[in-house]
Amino acid sequence: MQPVITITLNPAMDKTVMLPNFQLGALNRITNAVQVDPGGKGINVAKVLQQFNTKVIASGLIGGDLGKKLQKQVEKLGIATDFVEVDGEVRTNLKIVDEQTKQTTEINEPGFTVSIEDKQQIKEKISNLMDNASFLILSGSIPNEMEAEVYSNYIHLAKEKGVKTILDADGLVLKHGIDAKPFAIKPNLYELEKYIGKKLPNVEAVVEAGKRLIGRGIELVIVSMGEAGAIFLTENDGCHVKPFSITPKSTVGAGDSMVAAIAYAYGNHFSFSEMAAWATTAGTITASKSGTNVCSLKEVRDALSKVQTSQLY
Ligand SMILES: Nc1ncnc2c1ncn2[C@@H]1O[C@H](COP(=O)(O)OP(=O)(O)OP(=O)(O)O)[C@@H](O)[C@H]1O
Ligand SMILES: O=P(O)(O)OC[C@@]1(O)O[C@H](CO)[C@@H](O)[C@@H]1O
Repeated sequence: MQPVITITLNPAMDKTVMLPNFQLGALNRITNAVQVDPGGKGINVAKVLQQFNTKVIASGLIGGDLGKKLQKQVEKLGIATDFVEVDGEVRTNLKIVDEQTKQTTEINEPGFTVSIEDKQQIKEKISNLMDNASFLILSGSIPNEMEAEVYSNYIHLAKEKGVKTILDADGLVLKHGIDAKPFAIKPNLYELEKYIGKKLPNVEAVVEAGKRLIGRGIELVIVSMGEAGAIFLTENDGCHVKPFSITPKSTVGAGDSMVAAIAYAYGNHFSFSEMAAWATTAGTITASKSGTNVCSLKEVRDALSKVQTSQLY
């Protein structure tokens, strides 16, 4: 399999703090150790693919001393990197885990600002990387001064070179990306509702919305729904996979683990239902880990049979 290329235009150091009982509008003191992990959606996808012994190159934009530190940590994990360096500093994203409710609250910084030259350089890099790639993963928010059409442009580039794309984005960036008809998208329920402009109160409503996207030329639509699992839809197959019960430690990176597992499953010619089970299991294991730590291949293999799949059509 040719390498998977992950693009993280707005990487982050994830700072995770555990609070026994997080109080809004009050002083919350941290008593446990603070966990700091390299993050950003594409980087998390790369971490999982590395765990899955799959060739991956983590690309995107990086900047400042924190950026250097982040890149070093990613490389220390054995992941090949190929970033464009920009002025400005990589952001720090705060993740607050309430130990009582098991809920994760995320406070993400906007990140650095890019120049016209930075945009040109990253576009050229991606074009070159597409000469030897199986998948292009486009994940996460974009920096200041980057156009909302950016992923859409990369999807067109990848198509010209015969590379499949998986898009995991939000808001306008997702909207434009969908217009370019990527191979797959993985919104979470909230992101899909925002895109559609209305609440999707049940599985039927999610399936109907997803099928409309398939009608527009996207081959695979995955909607992740946290504890309720995920819906997987293609033109001919649809299923709902429910996860097994876990004690969530930090759900950060759960969706990214699904994206990685999807690329892995396609690369290894898994069936549709195997792909859906792998993706859900990968997300679930990652949600049971602290900070931005991700699932391993063995953990996913061992837990695969614990997810419950119901065929939708
Ligand atoms: N509390 C939970 N219990 C069991 N599984 C969970 C839980 N939270 C997440 N998961 C698993 O992880 C998958 C992805 O979760 P979710 O829908 O929260 O993704 P996401 O919002 O894209 O996450 P992120 O953007 O933080 O990576 C779910 O489909 C499910 O399999
Ligand atoms: O602000 P974005 O780019 O939308 O999301 C960034 C982020 O929340 O996504 C990852 C989890 O999916 C974290 O590692 C990171 O902090």
